[in-house]
Amino acid sequence: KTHKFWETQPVGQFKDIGNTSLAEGPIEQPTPLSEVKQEPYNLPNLYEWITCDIDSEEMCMEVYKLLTNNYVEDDENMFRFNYSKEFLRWALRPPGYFKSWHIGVRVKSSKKLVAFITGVPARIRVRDDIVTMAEINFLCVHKKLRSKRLAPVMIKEVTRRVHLENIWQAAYTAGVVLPTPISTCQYWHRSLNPKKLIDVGFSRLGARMTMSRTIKLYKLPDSTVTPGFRQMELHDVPAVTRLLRNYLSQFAVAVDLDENDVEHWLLPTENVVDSYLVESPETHEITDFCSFYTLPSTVLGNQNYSTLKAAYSYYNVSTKTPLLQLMNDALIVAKRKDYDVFNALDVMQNETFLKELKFGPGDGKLHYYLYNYRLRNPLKPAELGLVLL
Ligand SMILES: COc1cccc(CC(=N)NC(=O)c2cccnc2OC2CCNCC2)c1
Repeated sequence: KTHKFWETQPVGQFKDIGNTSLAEGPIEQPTPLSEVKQEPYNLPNLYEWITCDIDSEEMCMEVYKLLTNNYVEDDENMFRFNYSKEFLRWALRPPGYFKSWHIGVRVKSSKKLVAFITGVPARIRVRDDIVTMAEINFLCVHKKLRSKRLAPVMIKEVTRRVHLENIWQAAYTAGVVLPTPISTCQYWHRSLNPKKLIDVGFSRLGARMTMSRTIKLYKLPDSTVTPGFRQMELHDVPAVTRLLRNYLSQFAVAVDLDENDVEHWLLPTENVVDSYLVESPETHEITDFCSFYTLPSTVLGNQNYSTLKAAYSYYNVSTKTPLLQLMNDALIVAKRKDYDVFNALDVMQNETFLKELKFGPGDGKLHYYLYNYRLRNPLKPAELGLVLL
């Protein structure tokens, strides 16, 4: 397969796989800021760049509608991610964010938003190297403008704006294989509302299984079982940061979170992110942590349901409570909050609980990529301590 665009970029190339003479680390050195292209890349004539002010209700609504109608669908085109407006504001305004990295393309005449791409800054550790990178996400081109080669110029423009902030690496994920994944993860789903999942075609009734037997199979208790299991609060930020930093240090590639990052990314926000911890009833020590984010999907073409309410496993740490029990409590909370399904990747130590907690493998893979940073060999998912939204 030819990757006309990616073969021109500083990313691991397929032809270099196995070439041990190539060092790990940045592929290209930074250029002096004066040499970074000062003006935006050219778009096809009918279109213009717009920096999207996500604080503006009107602009946020336009971005929300573009993604709701044109963003990623599953392989069978039965579902489409439906990120909420409050989720987008959370995802795009972490500590140190740049408005200039929230990039839209609109039609000059009608001012209609027809494409979008974003970056947010993040410190990511690669082995012993802590690198400030851009996390690139929400690349979306309107369905009617596909294969006009808009994506390459949007990727070049967000790269240019990232370079202007003296940042030279990026991280991103995709469901498609591009040059060259640093890791390829399997996603898994745990049914919480099996009747709805079967009705919308997300799951199928197992062989020799009845619906009532299936409902019983996935039934969960009404209350969590771990003593001291409670929602995270602001005063927990220092302890959770210590717990997470220590836990993430074991992975080859991981996010490097300080207290400001933990406060933004992990403090519970209604319908966006939920986080729980275990405070020892005896010592009041924070010993464990689990979290998930809320990403509904639009159900395309079903009479009874229009939305799938999905929770996505985020960061989890167990030091005292068995991870199995901690994650089962997360499932219990998600079920109680009326989620239909709980999704997880096989990253970090997730594979130790997936099968036992009745997760089933999804039908796709999620590939992780680094821009302008070479790894000599791909990582096992268990070596990844990074979850992108
Ligand atoms: C159920 O509705 C869907 C709507 C669109 C796509 C998919 C399949 C899919 N592509 N799933 C994932 O990428 C995925 C599965 C498990 C955990 N995280 C995931 O992706 C996250 C992280 C990358 N950005 C999208 C959300 C499912």
